[in-house]
Amino acid sequence: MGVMRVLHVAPEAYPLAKVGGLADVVGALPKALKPLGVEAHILLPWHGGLEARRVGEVAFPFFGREERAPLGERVAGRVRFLLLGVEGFGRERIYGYPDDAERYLRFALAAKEVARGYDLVHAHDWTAALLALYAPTVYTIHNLAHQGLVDPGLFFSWTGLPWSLFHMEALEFHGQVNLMKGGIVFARRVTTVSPSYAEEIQTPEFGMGLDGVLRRHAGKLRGILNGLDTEVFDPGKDPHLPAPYTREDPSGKALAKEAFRERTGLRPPVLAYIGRLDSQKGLDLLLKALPRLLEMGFRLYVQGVGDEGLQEALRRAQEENPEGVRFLPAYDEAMARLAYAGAEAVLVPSRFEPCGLVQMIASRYGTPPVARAVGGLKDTVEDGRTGVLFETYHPEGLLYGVLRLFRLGAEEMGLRAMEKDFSWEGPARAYREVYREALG
Ligand SMILES: Nc1ncnc2c1ncn2[C@@H]1O[C@H](COP(=O)(O)OP(=O)(O)O[C@H]2O[C@H](CO)[C@@H](O)[C@H](O)[C@H]2O)[C@@H](O)[C@H]1O
Repeated sequence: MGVMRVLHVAPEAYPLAKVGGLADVVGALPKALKPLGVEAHILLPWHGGLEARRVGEVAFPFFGREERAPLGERVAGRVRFLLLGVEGFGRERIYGYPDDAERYLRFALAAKEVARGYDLVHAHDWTAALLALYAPTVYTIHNLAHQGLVDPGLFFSWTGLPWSLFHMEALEFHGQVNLMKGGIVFARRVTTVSPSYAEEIQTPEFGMGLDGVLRRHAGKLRGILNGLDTEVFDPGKDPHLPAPYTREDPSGKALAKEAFRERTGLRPPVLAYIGRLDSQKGLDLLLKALPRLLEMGFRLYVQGVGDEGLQEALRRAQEENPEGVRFLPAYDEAMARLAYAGAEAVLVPSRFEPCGLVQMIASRYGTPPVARAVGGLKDTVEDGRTGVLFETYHPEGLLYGVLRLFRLGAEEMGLRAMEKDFSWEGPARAYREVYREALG
């Protein structure tokens, strides 16, 4: 077989646009596929502020009329990015607007035209799921919590698709169109980002209403653990750290701890949370456990943006405990790296976690995670060896996990965690296999 050409379609990809882990994955996978004979490009919406060279224009039907969108091109991190300037983008944020469904449907309808030049589409999450109805597609579920629900009247007039698709075994979901469901039903293969999550989402507890659909399509569902871009996340040459360090010579880590302490004003031992502020992530547990953690002498560093209520609660926690809590309500790559390197432990108390990159990044930087035993966290943290897992979704569970980590030796576990192989090599091979199945 010659070179396989794959078009990744996603809302975000590192380094051009990032809100969370989805961007890391989409940005890294194409690089890992290249040596395996897969030429992968990334198609994103042309978000505000993104600079690119205009290389053409794409015509596509929307709401019964032909629309046109500029197509941009840019190479970043050795990957070819294509940008589609459909109406509704060019704004500051990637999501979170009332017309997100309409914007991303436009994007998908234009993307299907770009996809004609490729053997296969690899569509990521609900915003790209519609591609599965038009092109040979591998569909990846990064998070079942965001499904993309659309009013059927609007959906069928915008897309021009036939109403015959509005039934339980296709797009219909409790009276609405569910794009995620469409991706699952119509893609040739469906993957999700860890083996454990692939099992969990087939149960009512984690299936978010789609477990039945996923069970019916289980034959084409695969769980492939995410990798880490080991070039991007490398304490051995991270420009954001005061000094490089490695497993063999971890002495630079002490300087990172000192710099982190200076920047935050927090005395060790510091527990860090880095990530989106979302009910998925278990910040309610963390807030409930906080008084006891502070009593025991721990300090807390939280960095993230998202839910207003959580932001407010964290701001209050900082006000009430100026010595013990530091909250940075910002997306800040440099500060995140310093925290991964400089904290004594990283907390990932998620309610559910498809894969989770935070615990992998922390491990690579020699900082042990305390994580809940769900999804990809279970598949990446070796309990009692490279970090600690706790079962019960309760503040006591988290407290017990933190205490266990420090009793068993946080520092040693951190060093052991650095040895773990989170590279993309294995996962990229697994994706190539799935691509072959999809085309076979
Ligand atoms: N304020 C901030 N400043 C700097 N960096 C920040 C930040 N907030 C978040 N990040 C970064 O965003 C990424 C978070 O990735 P995760 O995979 O842990 O979670 P997320 O829920 O976003 O991803 C979803 O998709 C991924 C990819 O499949 C799955 O691993 C995961 O389980 C699923 O929920 C990390 O690189 C983290 O450092």
